[in-house]
Amino acid sequence: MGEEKKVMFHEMELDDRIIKAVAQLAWSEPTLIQETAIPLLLEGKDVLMRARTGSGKTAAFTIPVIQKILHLNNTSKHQCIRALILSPSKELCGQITSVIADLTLKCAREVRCIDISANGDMQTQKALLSDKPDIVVATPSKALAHLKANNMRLKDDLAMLVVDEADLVFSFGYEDEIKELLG
Ligand SMILES: Nc1ncnc2c1ncn2[C@@H]1O[C@H](COP(=O)(O)OP(=O)(O)OP(=O)(O)O)[C@@H](O)[C@H]1O
Repeated sequence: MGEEKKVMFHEMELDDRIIKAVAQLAWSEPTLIQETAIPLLLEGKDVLMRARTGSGKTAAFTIPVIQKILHLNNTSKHQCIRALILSPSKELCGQITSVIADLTLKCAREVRCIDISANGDMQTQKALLSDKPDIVVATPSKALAHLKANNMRLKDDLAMLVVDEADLVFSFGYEDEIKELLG
């Protein structure tokens, strides 16, 4: 019985700039959750990921988000928010944003990400949102506040939604807010 061959990052049909950033991080091969989830997400499947802490889940969802944005921006000049990443706390939003910064090292101009949870008051955040970054990282309450204030519109353009630590987000009672976000 032969072991199944591991799919490497360069075999996943990812943009060269992502492959270079991954190499710069010295990640020699994908973790199990990355190897499993990235191809499914690139196919456009809805995926529910569950793996222990430290297994590389953050890159498992951010790599496909970045890949899709590079592709969409190649095919359309329309500047809009294409991905919304929700996470339960400011700290976790910061960690996700920092992983995205590492992975977009070679394409920071093409894939713009803002963490609205980290940036001052509603007015400052509104100004950042008016720039229509490709990726918005936020806590659910912040995202909802800006949607209600009409500071961002997602309905027509949003291609990807990520709910990080979904069990925690839902246990905090954000379920209705997320339904409202999508509604
Ligand atoms: N393919 C890889 N090769 C080597 N290191 C990696 C790889 N992918 C991620 N890492 C590193 O592993 C660590 C844990 O990754 P990450 O924070 O994404 O895990 P996680 O599963 O999201 O954890 P948590 O459940 O705490 O959010 C990070 O330091 C990250 O840089």
